[in-house]
Amino acid sequence: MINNSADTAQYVDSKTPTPPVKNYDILIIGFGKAGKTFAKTASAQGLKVGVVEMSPAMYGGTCINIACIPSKTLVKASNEGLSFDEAMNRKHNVVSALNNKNYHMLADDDNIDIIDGVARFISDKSVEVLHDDQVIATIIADRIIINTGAEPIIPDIPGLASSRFAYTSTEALDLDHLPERIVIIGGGYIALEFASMLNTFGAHVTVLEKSDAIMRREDEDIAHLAYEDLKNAGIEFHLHTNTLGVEDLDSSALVHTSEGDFEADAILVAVGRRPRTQYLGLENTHISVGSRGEVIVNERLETSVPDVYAAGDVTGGMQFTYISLDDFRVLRSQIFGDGSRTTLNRGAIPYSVFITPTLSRIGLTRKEAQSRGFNIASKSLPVSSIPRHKINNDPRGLFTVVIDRDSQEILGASLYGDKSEELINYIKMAMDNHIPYTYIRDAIFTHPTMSESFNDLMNI
Ligand SMILES: Cc1cc2nc3c(=O)[nH]c(=O)nc-3n(C[C@H](O)[C@H](O)[C@H](O)COP(=O)(O)OP(=O)(O)OC[C@H]3O[C@@H](n4cnc5c(N)ncnc54)[C@H](O)[C@@H]3O)c2cc1C
Ligand SMILES: NC(=O)c1ccc[n+]([C@@H]2O[C@H](COP(=O)([O-])OP(=O)(O)OC[C@H]3O[C@@H](n4cnc5c(N)ncnc54)[C@H](O)[C@@H]3O)[C@@H](O)[C@H]2O)c1
Repeated sequence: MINNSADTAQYVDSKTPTPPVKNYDILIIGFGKAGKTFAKTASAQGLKVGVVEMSPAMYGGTCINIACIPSKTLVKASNEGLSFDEAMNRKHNVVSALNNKNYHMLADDDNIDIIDGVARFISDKSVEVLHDDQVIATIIADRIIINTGAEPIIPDIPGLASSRFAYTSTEALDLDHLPERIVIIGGGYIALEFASMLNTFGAHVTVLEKSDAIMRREDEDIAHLAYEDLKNAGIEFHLHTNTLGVEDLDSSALVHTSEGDFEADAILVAVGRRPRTQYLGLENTHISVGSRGEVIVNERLETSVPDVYAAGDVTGGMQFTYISLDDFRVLRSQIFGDGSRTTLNRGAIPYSVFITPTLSRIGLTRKEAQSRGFNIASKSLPVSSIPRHKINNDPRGLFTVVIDRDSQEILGASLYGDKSEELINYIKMAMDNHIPYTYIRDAIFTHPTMSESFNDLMNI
């Protein structure tokens, strides 16, 4: 059964009459990427910082405990040929080491207190902390940063939430054995990464996506190629498919859909994540909240209440750890710097979907660039033409770049192939620094590497 109550914490009404009052220069709600990084910076400035975190299992935040790090550890282990059990063991060791390291990074700092509990606003600038049904503290701070992340959306499908076989990604990362047949509802990042990884471990994976394509925003040729590769690897896709209900049988579940019934030993729900504000008590404040539950911020990450900021997934922007880290840079600039760094000047934003091989993207696709009226040229290079593919023994993939003939700058790149998660960052540097594509075309790269393919890719 899905437990979407954010790990172990309970949300309760406060009953305790006189909790102690604590004062901080900075209060950070949630041990996320932006928050923990900001806590260290503020401490180095001699400020007293409180960090409220609802679950010790989440010290260090989502990425290291239940997201990027464990999922990519499993992806890598699956590609190394480890068994599911061996991979889970490795993942467990990686996560517990990082959780412990993150805890000590803040807890061992004399200027920082970690306060275990659920934070809830009681007014614009004061917060109460609940632990085991008790209000353990009231906190008043000069500045407050909300960094509470996001949580899985559970669609309203009859029988799904109560099914003994349904899991969120958090729970799926803790499965005690590999399910023989797994049905994944959704066809986005989480779905594709889990599908690719669980299929490599040997599960039979069926993906049910309600729209008519996966990776719809990607370059068409590349999305098509990746889709075909995933299908050839053995993943079953059903697009344009509505999940109508879930029925638990004795030792499996029946997933009823518009395309028929699918029997599953496990169901992964991966239809998106929404900002986690539900339990923050924002109704007790003047902090504006958007229709998706996101804390509304401006480009300086200020909320509608002075000296209350929000950062990371909770703001409803792109959900990536490096965006939360960049939010930290914005906060540092606003609170300790000259205020010039905002969310408007973070440059092009790359991303990678960690299927195998990886699909990475930055900037505009050919179609997008054309529709915006650029005078474009583009080139595609199959990975099978890159010498390195022979060493990797993996010819899968295609690299595509789009350039602006007038400025000679790169407008975007879609890289599907081994190491694309690294390569895409070179393109960001070129784009942000207005380096013409001809520089990369004529630059020296080491051999035999995937990056040397940029000489040919940029030879437009
Ligand atoms: C399966 C999965 C894989 C992902 N893979 C990647 C990837 O490869 N690369 C990438 O860049 N991104 C990835 N992401 C997205 C990434 O994990 C998030 O964007 C990022 O972790 C968000 O960080 P944050 O700073 O917003 O807050 P988080 O790290 O989410 O921290 C929020 C913290 O606040 C705590 N909290 C919440 N409410 C309260 C409260 N009321 N009181 C006290 N504490 C509270 C939570 O327990 C949590 O620890 C992945 C996400 C998932 C789910
Ligand atoms: N590699 C990475 O950086 C990485 C990896 C995992 C997650 N993430 C982050 O986490 C966020 C959440 O990931 P996600 O995969 O849950 O969401 P997502 O928004 O990427 O994809 C959700 C998918 O589910 C589909 N969908 C929605 N309702 C459905 C339904 N009822 N039935 C079938 N399909 C349905 C949508 O059409 C969409 O394709 C991502 O937006 C991403 O930012 C990043």
